[in-house]
Amino acid sequence: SHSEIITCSMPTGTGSRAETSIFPTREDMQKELLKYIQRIIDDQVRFPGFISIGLSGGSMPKILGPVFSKLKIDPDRLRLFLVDERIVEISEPDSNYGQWMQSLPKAFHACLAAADLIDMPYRADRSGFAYDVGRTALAYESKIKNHHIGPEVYGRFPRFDMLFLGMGPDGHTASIFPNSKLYRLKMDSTAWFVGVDDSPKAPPQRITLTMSAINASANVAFICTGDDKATVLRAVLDRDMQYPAAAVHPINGTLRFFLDTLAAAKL
Ligand SMILES: O=C1O[C@H](COP(=O)(O)O)[C@@H](O)[C@H](O)[C@H]1O
Repeated sequence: SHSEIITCSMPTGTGSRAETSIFPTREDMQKELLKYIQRIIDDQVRFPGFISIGLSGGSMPKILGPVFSKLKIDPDRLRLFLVDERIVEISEPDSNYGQWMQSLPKAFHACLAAADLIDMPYRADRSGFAYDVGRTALAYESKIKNHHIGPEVYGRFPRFDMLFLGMGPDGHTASIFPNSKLYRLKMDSTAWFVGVDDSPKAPPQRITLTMSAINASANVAFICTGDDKATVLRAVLDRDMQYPAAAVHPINGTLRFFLDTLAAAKL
C-alpha cells in the first residue's frame, strides 16, 4: 500500500542489516527523522562535548532542514558539518552550504559555522580548473582539527555522531562517484576530506568526506527520494559495489535508510 509507513530490517549483503523505512509522505518521513535525531541526541547529551552531525546537500536541506525547528537541544551543543561541498559561490543554488543556510532555522545557523572554514579564496576564484581542490579539502580538514570543533576522533578518523547521506541516481554518495579515481583507486588513504575535480555531475569541482571517514561514523542514515533512484537503490541494498553508496558500511555503527515510496518502488 502507498499509505502506510513500512519499516523492516534489510540484509545488506555482508551479513549485517540496515533498518529501512518507506514513507508515503514527506511529512511522515520528517516525523521519523525527528524521532531518530532526537533519540541519538538524548543519548549523547549526557556526555560532555559537542554532538556532531554531517549533512549532505542536493535535495536534503529542504527535507531535513525544517526538522531542526522541532528538536529539543540547546544549539550550542550541536556542530553541523558539510559532508561535501561544490566549489561555487554560496549565493548559487548549487552551494550545499547556501542551501542549508536557507533551510535551517536561524537558531542553528551558528552550528553550521564550520562550513565557513571552507577556504573562500578558492571558492571565489571562478577561473575554471585553476583551483586546487586538494588544497581546499586539506585546508578545511586542518581547520576543523585545529579549531577543535570537529567530531570525536577515533584512531585516524572522525566519528560523527550522525551522518546524513544522499544518493544520486548514478549511485554516488557525498561526492564519491562511480568509476571515479577516488572510488576505483581508493585514493583517500587517511584523509578526512579530499578534492574532486572530475565530478560527472556539475559543478565538477568539489570537496568530499572520504569513504573511510564516512564508515567511521556512529550513525549513518541515507535519505533517498524520487523514482530516478529506484533501480540503483535496489542494487545498492544488494551491495553491488560498482555504486559508491553500496560501500557505505559503518565499521562500528548503525545504518538506516529513509526512503519515499518512489525511491523504494523496486525493493
Ligand atoms: O551532488 C550531490 O548529490 C548527492 C545526491 O543529491 P540528491 O539531490 O539526488 O539528493 C548529495 O547527497 C550530495 O551532497 C551532493 O553534493
